[in-house]
Amino acid sequence: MTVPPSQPPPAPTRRTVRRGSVDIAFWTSGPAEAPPILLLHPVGLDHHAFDEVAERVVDRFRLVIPDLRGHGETRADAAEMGLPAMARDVLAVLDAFASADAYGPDRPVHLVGHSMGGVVAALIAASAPRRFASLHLVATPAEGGPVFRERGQAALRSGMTGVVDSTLRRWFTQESLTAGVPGVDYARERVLAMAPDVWAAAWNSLAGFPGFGEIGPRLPRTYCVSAGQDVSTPPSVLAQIADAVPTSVARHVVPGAGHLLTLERPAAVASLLADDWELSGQPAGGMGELA
Ligand SMILES: O=C(O)CCC(=O)CC(=O)O
Repeated sequence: MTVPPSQPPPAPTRRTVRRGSVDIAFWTSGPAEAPPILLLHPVGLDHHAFDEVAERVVDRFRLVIPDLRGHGETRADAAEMGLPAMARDVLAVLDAFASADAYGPDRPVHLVGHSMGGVVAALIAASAPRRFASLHLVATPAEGGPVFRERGQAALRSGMTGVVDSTLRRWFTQESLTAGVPGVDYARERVLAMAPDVWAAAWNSLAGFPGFGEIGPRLPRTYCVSAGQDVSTPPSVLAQIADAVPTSVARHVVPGAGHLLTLERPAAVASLLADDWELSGQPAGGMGELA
């Protein structure tokens, strides 16, 4: 059972690591000796997507949360966007974190990716599975496709104001939209802040994701997490992923939430993640690299 701490935790420490012309911003928080957790946000958002989950687990885990390239404080041009580049950025973040925190392969990382962040997480984990104690794929698409490319093209035609409402309707339950929960305002603000060509480039790259057929067998211990009312990546999509991942150990469904379940049901998400992290065994050891 996860209980929110009574004292507000210290503010996360912001750092950057440079890859090419891109400075990747990331934030660390939590006890230095605690198990490390790396969390990757969905398209259009940033590290704040995990704020409400983080505040519930930061007393027991060491959290590392980057802004993926083209998002938040990690500025990048459309030409620099792409899932493989994001994956290499995250490995650079992990190396910088490992060096600053002086941790080695004896402290493998728990990796969490939400939606597009789940695809990035899967690419990283498949390239270096022994670096990770576990992988949570949260509301992650099973494969790309033309519908994703079209979401980017729509922003090129009508700007972010033209796509924000339909995006929020896919991401949240009607109850959250009607109640105007803070997560809706945050997501709206983030989507409107995206440059249309960067948004389109992110969706374009996601459209080309071939799915879990090749990488699934290379993943570490994997948990698939879906939201009961997600119209984008419903539980059936996460079940499809679990079927392609031989090391899939559990499927969780968070009821009453849409695609952005970390914003709609943070307590439920924090609780299930913390329980899984505490129960996860250690991998065999060793470090790999992204091919
Ligand atoms: O917006 C959707 O319908 C799906 C979102 C998705 O797969 C990418 C993301 O949210 O990161």
